[in-house]
Amino acid sequence: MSYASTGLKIDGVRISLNGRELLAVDHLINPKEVLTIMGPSGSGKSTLLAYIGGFLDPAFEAEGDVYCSDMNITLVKPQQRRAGLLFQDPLLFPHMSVGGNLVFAMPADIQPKAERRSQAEQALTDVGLDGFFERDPDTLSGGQKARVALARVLISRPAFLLLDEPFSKLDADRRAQMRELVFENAKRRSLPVLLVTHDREDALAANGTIIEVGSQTAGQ
Ligand SMILES: Nc1ncnc2c1ncn2[C@@H]1O[C@H](COP(=O)(O)OP(=O)(O)OP(=O)(O)O)[C@@H](O)[C@H]1O
Repeated sequence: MSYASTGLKIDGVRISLNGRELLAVDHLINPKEVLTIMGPSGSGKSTLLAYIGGFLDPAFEAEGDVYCSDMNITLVKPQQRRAGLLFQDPLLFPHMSVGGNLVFAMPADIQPKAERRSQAEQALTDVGLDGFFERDPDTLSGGQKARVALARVLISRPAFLLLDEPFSKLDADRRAQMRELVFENAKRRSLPVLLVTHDREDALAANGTIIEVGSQTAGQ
């Protein structure tokens, strides 16, 4: 089932802070494509993701629209935008099992309980974590936690992915594996992906369009 038939359109988006423009982006990300925004610290990359995800801090001024599958979502509540977010930190709920983290993120229409469990188990298998359902997140390695975070995002049936430096805390081997897993899964689900990163290798691995923003630290 595809929720992103015509992609994610960033239509004339400009974000400023204290009257000074931080960044401007105008781009259509088609399903299966990755747009990478590269730029130094402070150039507004995370702020752009916050605008698209619907959680921009009111300290910023923003204009422009965001469309998902031709629907203008600029004013839609964050929880209804169907954004799949992955950050530098996996942010797993520590008081739930790995499987509990996934089941919590699932759309409510997946029923009954046994079906929820079975889909969560399959999602874990898809990211190479077969048999991890009952595990305590605190007992996992950084790379394993990152995989759980990916499985949790995918199981929430996002319409697009917003990735904020999701590979930066992983060592080189795990980083390469995780990149492959993320981009492969996004393609398989026909998702448009917006990635922000400092890392040129991340940008090249994404194999899509790269936009460079802010040649110097902005906001100072
Ligand atoms: N809530 C806020 N209120 C005011 N200024 C903010 C707020 N959040 C961030 N900023 C400033 O806005 C600018 C852009 O921040 P942002 O986090 O988007 O940059 P970034 O490119 O993602 O940086 P990094 O790569 O370090 O994460 C920075 O100068 C930052 O100090």
